[in-house]
This record gives sequence, C-alpha cells and structure tokens, in this order.
Amino acid sequence: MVDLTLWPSVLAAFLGVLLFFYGLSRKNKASSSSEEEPGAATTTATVTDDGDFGSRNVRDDVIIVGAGVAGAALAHTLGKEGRQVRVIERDLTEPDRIVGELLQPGGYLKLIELGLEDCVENIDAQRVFGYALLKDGKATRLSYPLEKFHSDVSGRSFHNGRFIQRMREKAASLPNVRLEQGTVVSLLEENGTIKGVEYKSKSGEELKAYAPLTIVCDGCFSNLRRALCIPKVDVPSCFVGLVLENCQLPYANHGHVILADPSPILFYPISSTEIRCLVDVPGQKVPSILNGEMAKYLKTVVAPQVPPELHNAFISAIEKGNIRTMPNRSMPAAPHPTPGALLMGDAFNMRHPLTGGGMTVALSDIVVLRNLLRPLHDLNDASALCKYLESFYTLRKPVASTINTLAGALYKVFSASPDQARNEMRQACFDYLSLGGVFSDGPVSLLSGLNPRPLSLVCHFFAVAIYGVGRLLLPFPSPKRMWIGARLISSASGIIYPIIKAEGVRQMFFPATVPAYYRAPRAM
Ligand SMILES: Cc1cc2nc3c(=O)[nH]c(=O)nc-3n(C[C@H](O)[C@H](O)[C@H](O)COP(=O)(O)OP(=O)(O)OC[C@H]3O[C@@H](n4cnc5c(N)ncnc54)[C@H](O)[C@@H]3O)c2cc1C
Repeated sequence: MVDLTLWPSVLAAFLGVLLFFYGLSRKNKASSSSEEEPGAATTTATVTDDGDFGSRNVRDDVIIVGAGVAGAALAHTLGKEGRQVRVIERDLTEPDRIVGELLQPGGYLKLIELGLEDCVENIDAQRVFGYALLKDGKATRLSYPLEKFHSDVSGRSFHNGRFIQRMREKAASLPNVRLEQGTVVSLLEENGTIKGVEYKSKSGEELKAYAPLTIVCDGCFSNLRRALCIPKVDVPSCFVGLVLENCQLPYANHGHVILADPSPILFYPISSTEIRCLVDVPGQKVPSILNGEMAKYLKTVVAPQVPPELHNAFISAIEKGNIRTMPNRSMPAAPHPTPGALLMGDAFNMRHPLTGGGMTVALSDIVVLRNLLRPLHDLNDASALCKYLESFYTLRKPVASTINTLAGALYKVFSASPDQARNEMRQACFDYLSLGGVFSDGPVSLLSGLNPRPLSLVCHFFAVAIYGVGRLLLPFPSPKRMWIGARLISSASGIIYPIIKAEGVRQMFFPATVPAYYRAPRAM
C-alpha cells in the first residue's frame, strides 16, 4: 500500500525541481540579453511558419513593430508590466533625424510616469522653460506654468537619435524584452484577426512571428497602418532643418517661434552647442537642395526674417550644406478596431509638428494603454480584447485632441495670409499671448500638455477672436472694420471647426456619452 501521507512531500519535491529549472532558464535568458551590446539585434530561435516557437519555447505576449519613440517606450513599459515582448525594428543603429527633438513638459511628466525620465540624462539634453514668440521685431516670452511641479519638470530638447537609443537600451535591459533588427513586411491575418507579422531579418531571411497582440508603431510613413485605420493624411507643409552652431538664442533655454512670412520658423537648442532651426515651407514641394534653389530661398526669403543674433550662424549653416527636409503630416486617429492588433504613435495619429506635441501624445497614449492592459493577465481572447480596448480611443482624447487641435489651429493662425481678417487674427493672437497672466498661461499649458482640456482650448481660441474683433471696433467701429471683424470670427470658426470635427466632437467634449468609455476599469 502507498502511504498517502507521503504525497504532499512528493508533490512539493516535484514542484521544487520544476521551479529550479524554470529559475535557471530565466537566469540564462536574462544574462544572455544583458551581455549584448546596447541596441544591437538579438539572435532569436527561428519561428516556424505554423507558429511553433521553436527551441526557445517562449511565447510572446506582444509584438511591437518599430522601436522609435512610441515603440521603444512601449516595449519598456509592457516589459516592466511582466509581458513577454518582442520588438522588430528596421534599423537599430542611432537614428539621425530632424524630428522629435523637443519634448514638452507634459511629455516629460509622462516619461516620469513610465519610469523613463533617465533617458533624457547623459545625452546633453537641454532644459526648456517656455517659448519666445517673435513678430515684426517684437518679442514676447511665454513661460511654461511650472510652479506647481517638481523643480525637475520642464521641457527637454535633444538629439532625437540619442533619446531613442537610450530608450531602446533601457527596454532591451529587461530580460523579457527582445529587440531584433528586421523589417516587417505584412501583418498575418486569419479570419479577421491579426496573428502576428511577416518580416525580413537582418540577414534577409523571411520569417514569421506570432503573438496574441501586435502593436504597430512604424511611424509617420507607416506601410502597415492601412489595414488598421482609415489613413487620411494631409501634408500642409514641409520643415527644412538646419543646425546652427556658435550662437546664442535671444532667450536661453526657450523654444523660439518667428511669425514669419509665409509661415513660422522655429529655433530651439538640441545640445549645449547646437540650435535646431526648422523653416516651414507651405505646400508639399520644397525648393530643390541639389540645384541650389533651397540655399537661395533660405538666404533671400528666410534669412532677413531671422533674429540678428542668429543671422550669421544661419548663413553658415546654409553654406555648410547639411540641409534636411521632412513633410509635416497630419492625420486624425480613425482606427478600424481589429482583433489582435493596435496602432500607436505616428502610425496612428499625427498633427502638425509646429507645437512639438507628437512625442507627448505618443507617451500619453502609452500610459493609457498600460493602465488598460494592467488588469488583464491573458491577452489571448482577441475579440474580447479588441472590444475592451475600444475605450482606449476615448480615454486618450483629452490629451491627444487638445494637442492635435492646437497644433493645427496655431499653424493656420501663425501663417501669413493675403486675407486681412486672417492677418488680424494672427496679430490678435500675438497680442493676446503678450498680455501674460491667464492669457498666456492658459494656452501655454494646453500646448505643453500640462493641462490638456479641450474646452479650455476652444474658450481661448474664441477669446483671441473676440479680442481681435474688439480691437477692430474700438474706439470707433467703421463699416469696413465691422466687416473685417465678422470675417475674422468666421475665419476662426473655419479654422477650428474642421479640426474638431475630425477629432470627433463627442469623444472630445462628451467622452462619458461614448459606451466604450465604460469598458475601462473604474480606477481609470
Ligand atoms: C519635422 C518634424 C519635427 C518634429 N518635431 C517634434 C518635436 O520637436 N517634438 C515632438 O514631440 N514631436 C515632434 N515631431 C513628431 C514626432 O517626431 C513623432 O510624433 C514621433 O517621432 C512619433 O514616434 P513613432 O515611434 O510613432 O515614430 P518614429 O519615431 O518615427 O519611429 C518609427 C520606427 O519604426 C521603424 N520602422 C518603420 N517601418 C518599419 C517596418 N516596416 N518594420 C520595422 N520597423 C519599422 C523605424 O525605423 C522607426 O524606428 C516632429 C515631426 C516632424 C515631421
């Protein structure tokens, strides 16, 4: 007869052996990923076509496509939450781009929430305390209202590639996050559910990877978003980028916006010795760099509008020849909720980069998603997960829609126009912000992501229009000035209404009336 009292001890011994081997395998895995060079591709066991996970025997919870700002931050965030994360990034070397160089203080607060604030350390990032607005030789300083925050909180500006590389390293340091170099060519779909991705490895091998959730973060040129949203991309202008050296900004540690003709010019520090200049060129085509038209345009049209302190450095930068361009895209979030997949970052939603809001929106979205996924232990029921995550699209709205709307509206208001009413609006905006106090703190806290409230945005926008009309009518209204005033109000509505419509009036102003809102855990 078997002694039944021995069973618990036998079971405990068996479990002990299992735990020992499990611990050993995790330890090996952890040490192998920390031995790799930061940011380098990890070698993984081949994933076979039928979704077998090969000899590695680790099942990924999430595949992330792209390790830019959104993908790298998301990988670290989900990894820290205990998910098994696999990141497939086209190029793991340090990016060298003219995008994502100024992180608003609201974005810095999100970095803190995600535990990523050290990623702006040791990269010669500069602190940014607000903006200087310049028009017709006049300047006004608009400080971020940071009094209520810890002294460390401010904007940060840096080389985009250095920031991304720090986040990639931090994500890859987690034992359950694997970063590998590869180009995703398509999403694997089965009966309407995304099961994973097909990608080309660094060595050119065609592979497939499977996970219950695929998050596509392949940036503004995304070629994967088409299946997951209705991409209505607008390109109102392009930015021409230069780096200025050996000069000082008129207002140290501030972003500078010149209300130039035909459209704004930006300056902000990206290291202790370099200043980024972004010249907006309306339309989708820029003068040719190759045949010298661009240099001529910059010297003859733009240089005379550059502050005198920066003029020589601006000319030197043109002559040095390192001129880069990027289309400025905007695209409202119009997801096509699909089981097994989600879009994030610029692949999902874009706005004009004038206000430097893209990274703040991406990081804020990651916080919302993390909180939503936190109570879920199992991501395998793709349909249920998809339905549950519909609340994400509403919960992200206060931050995203405020930043998106402001970016689109300010770009239009800050650009010169042959229409007198539009120019009155532009001047009114400059003068309104110059009033200081609540008139500058309100809009600046919206722009910086410190207080993202759609209703406050609309109030300030129409307050600027009313201020502009008031100035036209006082002290004595003339029929012509009354007519311009009426057109100013109509032009203000014409600017803001289409943007709000694209954002979704209901989600933006009445989120509680959207049924999906209630699918989020109560604590949110
Ligand atoms: C000119 C300009 C200036 C800007 N300035 C600012 C600013 O100052 N502040 C700010 O907050 N925002 C700014 N933005 C917006 C900001 O850059 C974006 O919002 C942000 O970079 C979005 O991050 P992302 O991860 O979605 O995209 P990205 O950072 O572009 O990352 C996408 C990643 O996906 C990878 N990838 C692409 N395709 C594939 C594929 N098929 N397979 C695998 N990997 C792939 C890419 O290599 C890349 O690493 C600016 C935008 C522009 C155009």
